[in-house]
Amino acid sequence: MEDRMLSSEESHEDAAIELSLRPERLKEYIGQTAVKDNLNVFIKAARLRNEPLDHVLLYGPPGLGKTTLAAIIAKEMDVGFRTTSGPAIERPGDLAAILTSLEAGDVLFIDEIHRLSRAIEEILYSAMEDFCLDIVIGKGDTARSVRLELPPFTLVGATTRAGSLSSPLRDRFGVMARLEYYQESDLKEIVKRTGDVFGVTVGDESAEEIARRSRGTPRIANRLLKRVRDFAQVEGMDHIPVQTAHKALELLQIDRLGLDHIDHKLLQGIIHIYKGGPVGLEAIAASIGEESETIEDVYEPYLLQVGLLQRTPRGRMVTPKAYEYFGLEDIQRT
Ligand SMILES: Nc1ncnc2c1ncn2[C@@H]1O[C@H](COP(=O)(O)OP(=O)(O)OP(=O)(O)O)[C@@H](O)[C@H]1O
Repeated sequence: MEDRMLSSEESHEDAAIELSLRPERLKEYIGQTAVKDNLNVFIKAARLRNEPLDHVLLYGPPGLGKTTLAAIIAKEMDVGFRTTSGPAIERPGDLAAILTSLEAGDVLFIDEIHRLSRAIEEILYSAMEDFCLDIVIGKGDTARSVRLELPPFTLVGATTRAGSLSSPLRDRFGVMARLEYYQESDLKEIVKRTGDVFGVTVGDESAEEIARRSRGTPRIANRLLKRVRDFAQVEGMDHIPVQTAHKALELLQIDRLGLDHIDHKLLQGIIHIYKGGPVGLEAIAASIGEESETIEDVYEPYLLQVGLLQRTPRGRMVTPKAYEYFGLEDIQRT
């Protein structure tokens, strides 16, 4: 069994309990204080003016709660919430159908917005700016352009790669919010909250153990808690003893920094095959049999954050800390 704790996809099991786990209000959303404080002001001001909130771009690594935050924005604005994703909008007609079915003030959430095609992006520009849609009806000589008025709405876009957005699209977001990896204390609170939803008591020490190994990411924290809960349940416990948490995380091969076997393969691959780097992303991806996009979006950001990996103009390099982490200082010296 290969249970990928870091997958950026949600599993079916996640989807089923997802709704009950999601905080619904800004004040229940743990951590991300700067983003929350700003949004709080923008939402209050828009409500005072009786206007829809300006378009919002949420960016940052997967699993940090962008979808949750988008739903909270709709709830706080007291408007409808519609969701779709970049890859799901294939043709201009798909986007037109969504936009024309919105009610005034609605929040439209587009996940993975960097994956919209150029043609679709161009339709979005006028929709975002003037709340209208220019569509071409008919073909050849009889083709004519028709302008449709749209209800005012708020677009909330989410992306792991703000840099991949074209600048005309980026410029149309009035609010840009970068979500950061969570502090351990925030993750601990999230784990305890999730435990409450599951009806299982998670003591301080167990919650800390899980938080420490969740690489700053609530989605991973919740997933780890679910697996640890399985171990506790099989042992007939209605709470999670710290020894069980510890043992379960060892068996799941999540190490003390939250790294899994793919992180290990990645770092050790650079050390052993490429003498520590620099090495290009494609070359590492090929040598460890992973997609380069997955490495770049899911694995690498955390390894950079904890200082085990470095990006240089000539490629990726492991840091001296990485050699130390694996006890490979001898190799580094040779
Ligand atoms: N700040 C938070 N406070 C409490 N729970 C959170 C917070 N952020 C995320 N969660 C919980 O963590 C889980 C993962 O979050 P979610 O599914 O929203 O991530 P996501 O928004 O899909 O990730 P992404 O950032 O990739 O869009 C959800 O169950 C959500 O309820």
